[in-house]
Amino acid sequence: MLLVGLTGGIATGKSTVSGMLRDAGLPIVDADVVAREVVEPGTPTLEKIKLAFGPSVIDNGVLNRRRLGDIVFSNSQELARLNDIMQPAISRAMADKINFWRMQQVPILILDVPLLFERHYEKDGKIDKIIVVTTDESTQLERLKLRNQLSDSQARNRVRSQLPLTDKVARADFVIDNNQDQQSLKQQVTDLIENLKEIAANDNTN
Ligand SMILES: CC(C)(COP(=O)(O)OP(=O)(O)OC[C@H]1O[C@@H](n2cnc3c(N)ncnc32)[C@H](O)[C@@H]1O)[C@@H](O)C(=O)NCCC(=O)NCCS
Ligand SMILES: Nc1ncnc2c1ncn2[C@@H]1O[C@H](COP(=O)(O)OP(=O)(O)OP(=O)(O)O)[C@@H](O)[C@H]1O
Repeated sequence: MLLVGLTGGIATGKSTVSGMLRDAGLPIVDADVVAREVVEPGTPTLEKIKLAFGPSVIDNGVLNRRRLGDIVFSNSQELARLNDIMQPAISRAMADKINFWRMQQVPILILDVPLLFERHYEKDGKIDKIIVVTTDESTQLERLKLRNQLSDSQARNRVRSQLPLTDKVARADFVIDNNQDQQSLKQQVTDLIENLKEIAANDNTN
């Protein structure tokens, strides 16, 4: 199974790309989805968050993501505290999902992991290829502000809580430039899929 990491910066277009890969029939494991599953109502991780950040981040048993985001993305110590709580649960759930797909013997599995480099996923040697979706910082900030209804400084704080995009691009096997329209993005993704299928066809590992 060819394990392909998909990453980038916040709001550079990873989810848009993973949607296109999914439409093309490739299986995806999405770390943002996993990060939501592990804090569903009643989970031990949600209980730990409540103890660490206080009851104000929970509304009727449900995590108030906006409120927690405001706390952690404006204070790196709080973000580190949240990461320490969530990371073990996310890693375990991701490993289970990867094993599931391995048992299905799919030729290619996409791991959509925003913090792939920050969390050193690439270092365990299991990821075969890495795709980085990138934009200029101005495009990234505009799209982020628009999508999440954030002020300029809130958006900048979020961008700053990640590794610089240029570092990620330098470590990529494939770079997708998402500064243009969705049509240009689609074309790049179509070419990439052909490429990955060829690599997977020549891949003797499982
Ligand atoms: C703080 C939370 C509740 C804010 O929720 P919100 O719905 O506003 O954002 P969402 O989860 O959709 O994440 C949006 C993007 O923010 C960035 N981001 C998320 N968590 C982090 C983090 N810990 N550090 C840096 N950037 C992050 C990613 O680019 C992600 O794609 C949420 O981001 C969270 O639970 N984060 C910690 C879990 C985590 O590490 N997730 C990333 C999995 S690799
Ligand atoms: N080529 C494009 N042209 C215009 N808007 C785009 C383009 N690609 C993505 N977008 C928009 O930009 C925003 C960010 O894209 P997306 O949600 O795919 O990013 P992401 O990298 O998955 O973000 P996050 O890290 O926050 O999960 C979305 O609102 C999306 O619709």
